[in-house]
Amino acid sequence: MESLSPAIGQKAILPSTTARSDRNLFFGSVRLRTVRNIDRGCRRLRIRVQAGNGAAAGAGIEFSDPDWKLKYQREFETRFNIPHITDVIPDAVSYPSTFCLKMRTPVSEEFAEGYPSDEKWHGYINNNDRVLLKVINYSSPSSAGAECIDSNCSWVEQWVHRAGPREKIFFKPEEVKAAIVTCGGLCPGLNDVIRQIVITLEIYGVKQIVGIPFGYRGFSEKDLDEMPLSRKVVQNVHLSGGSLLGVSRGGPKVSDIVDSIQERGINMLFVLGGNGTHAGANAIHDECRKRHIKVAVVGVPKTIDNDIMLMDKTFGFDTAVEEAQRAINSAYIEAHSAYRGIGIVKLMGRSSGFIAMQASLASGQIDICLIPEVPFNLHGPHGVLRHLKYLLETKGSAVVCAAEGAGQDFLEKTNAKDASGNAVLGDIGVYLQHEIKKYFKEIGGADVKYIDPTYMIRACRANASDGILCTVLGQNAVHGAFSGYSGITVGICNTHYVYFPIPEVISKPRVVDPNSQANLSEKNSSTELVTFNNQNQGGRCETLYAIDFACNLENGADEDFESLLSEQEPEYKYDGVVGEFSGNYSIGEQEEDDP
Ligand SMILES: Nc1ncnc2c1ncn2[C@@H]1O[C@H](COP(=O)(O)OP(=O)(O)O)[C@@H](O)[C@H]1O
Ligand SMILES: O=P(O)(O)OC[C@H]1O[C@](O)(COP(=O)(O)O)[C@@H](O)[C@@H]1O
Ligand SMILES: [Mg+2]
Repeated sequence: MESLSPAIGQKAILPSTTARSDRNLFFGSVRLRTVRNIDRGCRRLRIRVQAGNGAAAGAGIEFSDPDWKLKYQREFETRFNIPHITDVIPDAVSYPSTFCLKMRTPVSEEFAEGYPSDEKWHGYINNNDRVLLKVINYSSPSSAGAECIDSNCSWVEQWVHRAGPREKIFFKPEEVKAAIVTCGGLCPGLNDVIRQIVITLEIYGVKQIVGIPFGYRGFSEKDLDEMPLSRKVVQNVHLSGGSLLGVSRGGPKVSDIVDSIQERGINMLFVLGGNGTHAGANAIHDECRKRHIKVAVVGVPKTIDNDIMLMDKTFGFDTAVEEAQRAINSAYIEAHSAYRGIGIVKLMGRSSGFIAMQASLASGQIDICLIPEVPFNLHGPHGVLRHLKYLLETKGSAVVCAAEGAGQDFLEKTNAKDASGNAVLGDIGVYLQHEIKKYFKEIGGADVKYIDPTYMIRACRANASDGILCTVLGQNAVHGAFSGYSGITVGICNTHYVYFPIPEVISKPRVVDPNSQANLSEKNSSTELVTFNNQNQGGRCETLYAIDFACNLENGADEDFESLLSEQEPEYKYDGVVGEFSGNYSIGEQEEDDP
């Protein structure tokens, strides 16, 4: 797991001239390799981390201990244990579930003579059911996207708790007052989740269900009343985007929220939101524990940014990508139809470029995709502007897609924060538009069209796949609460539904891994996670890293490459004959030699 093994197997990105060093922190030795892509007349540059021997730096694991795997797994089990109300209220009573499971019979030859009666076959999820978190057994740390615990990339099973209805419930439905709150920015699917939570609560037999209006603020603003919810109220809410309950950023202190929860008699709280909301939900859960009150706090991760750790995806992301493609297509048509046309599309993604990357990949119409995870240069011989000039000269038009968090180094920092404490970013789209216009004004002009579909991609209704995801997440949130779990969130993991303890999914934002197999995929041949789609060089130029090192290098320009490398990364050596680099790239006290 990442937090146990930060040092080994971590992917590295070769810094560009503007790269921040914190993007490139890793320990041990690194071998750099270029692969000449003959068909396409370009090169791909890769960095591989060679794991050091002995104990992983900072991981606290002694790999020489023959029992290290067992210890690792034990520690993992403890970390991913999901808190239960009996942890602080040991005498909490359980009851047989009121959730009906008539249809949940097993498919097995054992039952060829007919299925057992409901009494014999309960069909519930057992508390010991687990789902495997990581499903790839990497043979070596050099495999694309390898996440290794030790230097051999040993296989260690990591199990997380399976979501679903349990046989025993810890709340009597008639004593439940359930509340739902939606916080942060909008996201397609919020209404679908609200709807499914209400419907599932009613199936259990709950009568008191309320919505807290406008996020956590609804707990403290006197003029905001709870909204009574029932199947009748929510029946058709999924047919429109937004949130029936409203959203907000900022809000009251955690202790005030818990005071309000107690005053209102709420004992189940469903919290729909992103990383900030979940930090809040976990703090509410902790406060309830401190006060020894029986409240189940369950999160459902919401964010179009897809920046929540450990899950396959968050709801709303798919829809946002689909919607973003419409903007990209418009930018492409505008650029393609204009004389020397350049289209720019800015998409959301504060610290993660998933939307921009996926929408670019899916559309096949993007030449340059800029995301926060991959630093780039704008000016200079290997900058975006020079490449745009090249594209105009060779194919007549170009389209750029930028995630909102990309290229923030170029913009003035204001230290401004929104009501939730999130940094207010500079507008990379406006900046790009300005710089591109300025650059081309002096060299023959360009017809620049800028599209900012920011809010359009998240205010829409969920698509079919998100709709299904929301439905199952909503159901499982209710099952989790009735089963007595609290401080948990629901996620989809390798296509199965699981419960995670909240801190594990918000320890840091999930970001695009430029080295992952998915992003290296040859399947989509028009844009990879990069920055360029160089169709006029007899193919495309694919580089996973910054343009500095590959795309603008003409065929055979080894000297350019060598001098660039020695200037920017003096520790690396370039072997011009076989195109191999080697050298140690290490920081701090943790330096280790290549084994
Ligand atoms: N660390 C935190 N502790 C408690 N509440 C928080 C924390 N961070 C954010 N919140 C609250 O969570 C809500 C949503 O957070 P925000 O960052 O705006 O959106 P998101 O949940 O989508 O990331 C806000 O009401 C904010 O005040
Ligand atoms: O204008 P707003 O409402 O602050 O929303 C902008 C933010 O919303 C997001 O799309 C999603 O952020 P959250 O998940 O924190 O809601 C960010 O990418 C973006 O910075
Ligand atoms: Mg957030």
